[in-house]
Amino acid sequence: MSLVDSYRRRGKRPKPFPTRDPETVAVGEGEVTTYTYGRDLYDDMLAAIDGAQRQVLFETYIWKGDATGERFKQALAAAADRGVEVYCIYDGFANLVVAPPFKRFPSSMKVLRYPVYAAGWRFFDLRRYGRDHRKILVVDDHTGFIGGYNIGSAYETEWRDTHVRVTGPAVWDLKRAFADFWNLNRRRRLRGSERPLLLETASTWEPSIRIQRNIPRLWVFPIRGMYLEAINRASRNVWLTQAYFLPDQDFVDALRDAARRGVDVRLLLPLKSNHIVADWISRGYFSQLLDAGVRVLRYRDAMVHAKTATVDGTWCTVGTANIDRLSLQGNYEINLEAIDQELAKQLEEIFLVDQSHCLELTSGEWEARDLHRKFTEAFLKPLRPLL
Ligand SMILES: O=P(O)(O)OC[C@H](O)CO
Repeated sequence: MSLVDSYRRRGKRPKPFPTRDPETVAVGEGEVTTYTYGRDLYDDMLAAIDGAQRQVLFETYIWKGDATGERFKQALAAAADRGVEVYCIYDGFANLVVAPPFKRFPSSMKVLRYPVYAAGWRFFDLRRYGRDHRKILVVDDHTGFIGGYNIGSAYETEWRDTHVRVTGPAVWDLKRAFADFWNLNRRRRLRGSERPLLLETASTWEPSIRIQRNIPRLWVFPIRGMYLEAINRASRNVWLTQAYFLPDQDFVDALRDAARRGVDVRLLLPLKSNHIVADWISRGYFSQLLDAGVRVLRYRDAMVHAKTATVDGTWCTVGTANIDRLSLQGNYEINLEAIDQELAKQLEEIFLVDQSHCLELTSGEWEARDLHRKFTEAFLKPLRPLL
């Protein structure tokens, strides 16, 4: 699969795509800033790390050993050197291709590599097979970042993704999410003497925001339920932006039912993602979605990697979970869920900017596709439950 993807990318030059400047809205007792361009996000993440006073919690699925990855490594090491507690987690499998020297860190940083194989002798324990797919940064008690961005130079300028910065009480939930994962894994992955990452609990609840977490080790997968609940109660619109769309049939049915009851359902996907097989399988759902009245918008020229949704201009989510089985029923994931009209409005505006860079797929165009495409979709259908 990777070979085919690399072949497809050969000689391709990155093309520009429309973005918006980061924008901040007040949500409850805190603020949420949305980012749609990697450089803006990374600048603010690095500034936050540089300004840390006490503690940095950094977790990423992919951490490329390129210039951008190096900037993060240097900033985290510098924070640790000046006495800030720096905790890092990265996924071992996702970074197998990263050169080993990059993955050597100064002893002042506490680093947990989530292992490629975590089941040990429990071969049949499915709770131990999820990847750590989360992307989190928390600085001191005041600032958190969460969203679709991994760390790497291509993501900085060539991919269209969405991330948010959060301040206020919701930061505590991000801290707790990081600490729970750390504590669940620290004993076997780090020195036995390593103490648990203890956190005080938040004294206030933020009613507008929930941090939803999939935790395979505990067999807890609320993100799929969160999406289904929101889609099933939609009365006006459901606008989804997804990098990889390989849902189960219940998810597809929820979208179709919404469209059939008159909800404006739009699905924004990459025209060509970085995973060709995922694209082919995803297309296998288009006929039934288009038939029900779902609009399929395909983002051109750049990889859209965001995992976001808005419903009825009120509910919204930004996170790490793709709409596929690996994310919704397999991996460690984290999504911010908010019920807030200002934030939902901002995400709707971002959606419309993205939509302006899309080709809309019509039923006629789709039904007229080549026979070999129809055959490929049918041939790959059995792979759906695996991705
Ligand atoms: O797994 P994601 O959604 O972070 O995407 C990562 C890229 O697809 C890696 O190829």
